[in-house]
Amino acid sequence: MSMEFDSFVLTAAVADLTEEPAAREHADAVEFRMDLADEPLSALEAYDGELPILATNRPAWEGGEWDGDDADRLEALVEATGIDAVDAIDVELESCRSGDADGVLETARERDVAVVASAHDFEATPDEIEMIETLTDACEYADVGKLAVTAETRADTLAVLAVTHLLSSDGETVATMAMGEAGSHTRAVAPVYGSKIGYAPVDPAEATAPGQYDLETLSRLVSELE
Ligand SMILES: O=C1C[C@@](O)(C(=O)O)C[C@@H](O)[C@@H]1O
Repeated sequence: MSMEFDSFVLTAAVADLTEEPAAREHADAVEFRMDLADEPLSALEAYDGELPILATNRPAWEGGEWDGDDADRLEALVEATGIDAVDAIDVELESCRSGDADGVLETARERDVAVVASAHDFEATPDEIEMIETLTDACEYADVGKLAVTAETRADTLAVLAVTHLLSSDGETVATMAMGEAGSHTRAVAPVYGSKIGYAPVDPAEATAPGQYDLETLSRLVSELE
């Protein structure tokens, strides 16, 4: 089944699927960071949790921990789409643009698995035009276009929110967040402007990106701001 993003989806970002029961109370889905797990495909096969899974296999060149062959990385994602609980996958926009992800995108479509095309900037917040272009491009490849940038100032966070508002009011399905301390509040506020996915660790010590709130906190903030 394909994950739906017509309303906000709060994911518990985990490296270990045995954390899922602890996420159930607050999360709508689990983001399984395959690149952070020891035996990701075996873990997926053994999964018998309740929450649907968004599978991510982030390479080192996009801030993740997969540093092996890129074709093997994408092949692992293809295998993940064959697992019932996997209702969505995350594919890097860069892999979509190069054509490397063509097979993954096609298999996901055939298997009715939703796709999130993602882009990250771990250094800065690009200008608004560039963010709009990146997200628009990502939305062409996938069901959701996702952009995570690094904010240093309030102007950066405002730019991310403005772009989120612009694209979502134009009917695009986007997920946005500003990483880093200055960007934390965007994780709670971006959904108000139309961002459709949030990421939070169950245990704050296990954050998968800088500036994340823990799951319980993000769930509370998002529901209070709605
Ligand atoms: O790409 C994203 C967004 C993220 O980087 C964040 O900033 O919350 C966290 C990652 O786990 C996820 O894959």
